[in-house]
Amino acid sequence: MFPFTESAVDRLDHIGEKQLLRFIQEWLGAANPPYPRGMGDDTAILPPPKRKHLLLTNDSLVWKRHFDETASASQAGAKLLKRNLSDIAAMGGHPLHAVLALSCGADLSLKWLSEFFTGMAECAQQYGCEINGGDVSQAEPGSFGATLTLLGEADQPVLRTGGADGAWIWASGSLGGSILGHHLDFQPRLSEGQWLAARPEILAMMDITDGLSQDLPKMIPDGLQARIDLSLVPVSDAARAAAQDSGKPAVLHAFTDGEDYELLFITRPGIDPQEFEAAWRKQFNHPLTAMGSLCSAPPPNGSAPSKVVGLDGGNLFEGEGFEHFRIQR
Ligand SMILES: Nc1ncnc2c1ncn2[C@@H]1O[C@H](COP(=O)(O)OP(=O)(O)O)[C@@H](O)[C@H]1O
Ligand SMILES: Cc1ncc(C[n+]2csc(CCOP(=O)(O)OP(=O)(O)O)c2C)c(N)n1
Ligand SMILES: [Mg+2]
Repeated sequence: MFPFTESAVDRLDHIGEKQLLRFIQEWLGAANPPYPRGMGDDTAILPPPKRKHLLLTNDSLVWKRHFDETASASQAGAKLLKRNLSDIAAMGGHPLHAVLALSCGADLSLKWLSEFFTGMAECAQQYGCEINGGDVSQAEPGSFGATLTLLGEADQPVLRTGGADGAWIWASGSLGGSILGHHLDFQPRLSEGQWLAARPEILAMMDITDGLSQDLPKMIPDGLQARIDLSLVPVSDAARAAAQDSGKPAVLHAFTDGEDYELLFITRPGIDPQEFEAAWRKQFNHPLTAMGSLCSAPPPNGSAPSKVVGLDGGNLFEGEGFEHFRIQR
């Protein structure tokens, strides 16, 4: 749905900021706890956490960058929260509290915004986190950007880095073709991340947002490289459909499309991958795939060795995938 309106009575400047805040409180419903833990004061007042570590993250949702008119307003609202939940999942954490900063034109449709908030509120209830407050700010007509900051907690957060020679590389779910729908309808892998964080085998974890080709290199310690068996990469049906249109290999889509919101993680060397996968299958319905392993990188020969290679040692899709402010050559 298109977020902006020509109607004089459906726009934000028909009601003004104070009424907008009252509406936001109504739209958020039970996802916004009672004052002063929820909306209404200079800050929200939160109870102390129960677990050892606090986790703090934010992500934004920008019109024409992260969603367009093919998304419903409620999908857009849920997506903003789920993008943040996916980061908490990637640490093995539990989400707690969120604040939301909204910056948009006065021509934003009230109907659209109400559905944005109810979509987000429903998602917050589903995943057990609160929307405790936020901020609104007027921007140019036709613009919409929202940033959500999410606080979570974990006893044993899992970092991105921490691999060793011979360690296995895994991905949950399947990858690629997200623009065909998955970028809106994904489920953040919270239970999966929490389960993985408690396993003794786990060394490192992150979520895949920019595509395997951008994100996997972020996990590889110096001196090591990821050796991936391309035939094992979990290519999604959407990646195959995208490949039909683009004429490119489906596995390239799996590596570079991004917004998979799946977990990418590394387990220690010497484990039995079949046993690990069987333990996962007892808990979760979607697939888990070991795609390759870490090995020592060849000594640099002029340039740094590739971070991600195929079974033949050739580099895989280096530099491709999603990047904001990509350098134009
Ligand atoms: N504008 C910013 N100010 C401060 N830190 C930032 C900013 N943008 C990104 N970072 C930090 O850079 C690191 C890498 O970010 P990135 O790889 O983009 O994470 P993700 O893809 O999960 O959002 C993170 O620690 C993030 O908090
Ligand atoms: C209209 C639109 N264009 C393009 C995309 C594809 N896309 C947008 S952002 C992105 C990558 C992930 O977003 P980013 O802001 O980098 O998230 P982060 O890595 O910080 O979690 C992709 C693949 C989309 N979902 N919608
Ligand atoms: Mg990114």
